Order: sequence, then structure tokens, then C-alpha cells
Amino acid sequence: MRYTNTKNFQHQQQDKVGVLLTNLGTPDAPTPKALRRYLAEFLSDPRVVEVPRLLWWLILHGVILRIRPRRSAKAYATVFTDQGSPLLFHTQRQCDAIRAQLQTKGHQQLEVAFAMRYGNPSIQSALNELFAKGVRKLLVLPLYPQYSASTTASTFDAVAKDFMQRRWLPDFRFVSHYHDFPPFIEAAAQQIERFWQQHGRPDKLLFSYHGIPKRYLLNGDPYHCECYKTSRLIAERLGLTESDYITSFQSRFGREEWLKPYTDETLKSLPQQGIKNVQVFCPGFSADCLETIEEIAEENKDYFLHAGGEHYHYIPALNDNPAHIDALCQLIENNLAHWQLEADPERQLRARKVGAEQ
Ligand SMILES: C=CC1=C(C)c2cc3[nH]c(cc4nc(cc5[nH]c(cc1n2)c(C)c5CCC(=O)O)C(CCC(=O)O)=C4C)c(C)c3C=C
Ligand SMILES: [Fe+2]
Ligand SMILES: [Fe+2]
Repeated sequence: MRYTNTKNFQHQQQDKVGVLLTNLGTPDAPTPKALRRYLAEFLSDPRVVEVPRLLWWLILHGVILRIRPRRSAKAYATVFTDQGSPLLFHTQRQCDAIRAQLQTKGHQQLEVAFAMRYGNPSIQSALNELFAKGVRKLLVLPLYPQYSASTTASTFDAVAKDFMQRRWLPDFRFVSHYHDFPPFIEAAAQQIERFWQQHGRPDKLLFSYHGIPKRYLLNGDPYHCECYKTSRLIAERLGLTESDYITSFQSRFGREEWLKPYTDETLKSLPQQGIKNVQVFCPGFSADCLETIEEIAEENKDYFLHAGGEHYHYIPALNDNPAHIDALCQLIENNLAHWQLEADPERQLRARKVGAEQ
């Protein structure tokens, strides 16, 4: 059959509103086998690696997937806990906290779920569940504050691919970024201030973002600009001057030039300039993961200390801390706008009554 049919249609059934939170995804286990499966899916995405397909297929299957799974598995083994992958359990907690807060705010009819762009739980499986519960209006919120084609647009592609196979499509909204959303900036600033209360202020605050190839920026990807704006807004909120902070880019992959300055090179060069006390915050990662725990809190700490640095601290990601959950709930409510009223008959009645009284 060409299209997936919707089996639960009933007349007069109330449309439900669904919110799907997504993040990048993570291997099922820190083993070469699981890494091979995960990296094959991730790195086959043309949004992630923009290289002619045939050439890339040969490099990916001939070289990368023979070497990288073993190396990456070792790195993942250092961050997996008995609760599994940090990215997965933080996203699960964010989802639970957002659902609880939205219910407390009276959005009883709302269904909230999460999915991963690569690996599990897949976007398709989460959409199956939401539609089976009667969701007919869908908001997708990728947990990437800054837009990039390699992450945000790739998530859109995965949702669109799923929709192409369905008979009955929902009303649909998609949050493409929230890099300058005031409650998000406030949550980041509060996280940093809380850290300062315990550890004091550094000589330099480094905002480190995941990199992308410079070519993507030159071809029009707004990611670089959005990262700089997030840094500036957090810095302004904290009352910092331009010399108090730096924006840099981490996690290079492959040989071509990526966005600069590179985080590792920046950290290696700071002690020579007399900057011996740094703190690093990663405003592009809504949850701690391999890239923040292993790469920033561990690997880059070693670079800085070996280059003569004295104090290095990683400020944890926003994860499920209350100000972050508040910010995401506000973002969701703004984007649901009148949908929620329509979906909840009691709220709709109350709203009409208030309207009539005015
Ligand atoms: C190959 C190119 C890559 C691009 C472009 C890229 C962009 C990008 N990625 C994130 C967020 C995350 N990436 C993570 C891991 C990761 N990223 C790449 C490659 C690219 N990312 C690889 C190969 C890996 C896997 C780890 C490894 O083998 O080194 C993660 C962590 C996931 C986890 O399980 O913990 C995140 C998060 C962003 C935001 C981004 C562009 C803006
Ligand atoms: Fe990445
Ligand atoms: Fe990395």
C-alpha cells in the first residue's frame, strides 16, 4: 500500500494538539557495532555532509565506517552511565518536565513526546504514537537554538519524509530557531550566574558552539550569525564587555575548513596571553552529550592546562533546569497560539465567555 492509513478516525472526535521535541540522536550503546549503525545513518544524511553522493558513499563506506566506529565507541563509553546516553536521558527528562508544566498550566489535552533525528526513538515512531492518540495539530520543536541546515532542516526533512507516506496529515508548525528568545537567553544567563556564585568569575568566558564547514556559511547558512547573536545577548544580559568573552566553534570533522576560531586552538593559545582562568559554556547544546562532556569538559580542559592554564571549568548545559523548561514551555505556548484553545473545549468555552463579557 502506498500510504499509511489512519485507523482511529471517529466522527466528532476532538482534535488533539501534539508537541514533538527532537534532538540529534545517539547510539543505542557505546559499542563499535551500535556506533557503525548510528554513524552510517547520521553521516549518510546529505544535509550533514554536502559532498557529491557517489564520492561520499565510497569515502563513508570505504574509510570512515571502518575506522570511526571503534574510536567513537571509546569516547562514548566515557559518557554513558547506567541510565544510558546523556543526550537521551536529558531529552527524556526535558520532555517529562515540559509535559508536567504544560499540564499544570491547564493544557490538559496536549500530547508531548520526543524523538531523535538519528537512532531511537525515531521521528517516525514518535509520530505514529502521537497520531494514534488523536493528534491532528502538530508542533515540532527541534532542540537546536540556532538554525542550521545540517540540524534543523534535516529534522524538517525527516518529518516531511514521514508525511509523504501518510494519508491524513495534521495541521503543522515547525520552530526553526530560538537563538534570541528572551526567556532562553535569561535561562542561559542564570545558569552562568549560578555557576559564578560557586566558582567566581573567570578571566574569560568562552561560548563554544558545534562547528559546521565554512562552506555552508558561505552558501547562506545563518548558523554562524545566530551563534554570535546568542553570545552577544547572553553577554549583554550578564553585563560583560567584548573583552570578557569569546565565541568559538568545536567538533571539527574531516579536512576542510570549519567555522573559526576553533575552540581547541583558542584554548591552547589563551595561557600565552596571560589568561589562566577560563570557563566554557555551550549555548548551542540544549542537553549535555558527548560533545560537551567528553570534548569540552575533558579533552579541551587538558589542552588548556597543558598550555599553561590554571583554572578550567565547564558550565553544564541547561538540560532540565527549571528556567530552561520555563523558556521552552513559553516557546511552545507562543507557537501553539489559538490551537490550544480550539483543542480544549473547556478553555474554548471560558475564552468565549470572557470575550462575551468584554
Ligand atoms: C560530519 C559533519 C557534522 C556536522 C556538519 C555536524 C553538525 C552539528 N552537530 C551538532 C550536534 C551534535 N553532534 C554530535 C555528534 C557528532 N557530530 C558529528 C558530525 C557532524 N556534526 C559526528 C560524527 C558526531 C558523533 C560523534 C563522533 O563520532 O564524533 C552530538 C552528540 C550526540 C551524542 O550522542 O551525544 C551533538 C549534540 C550540531 C548542533 C551541529 C550543527 C550546528
Ligand atoms: Fe555534530
Ligand atoms: Fe566531538
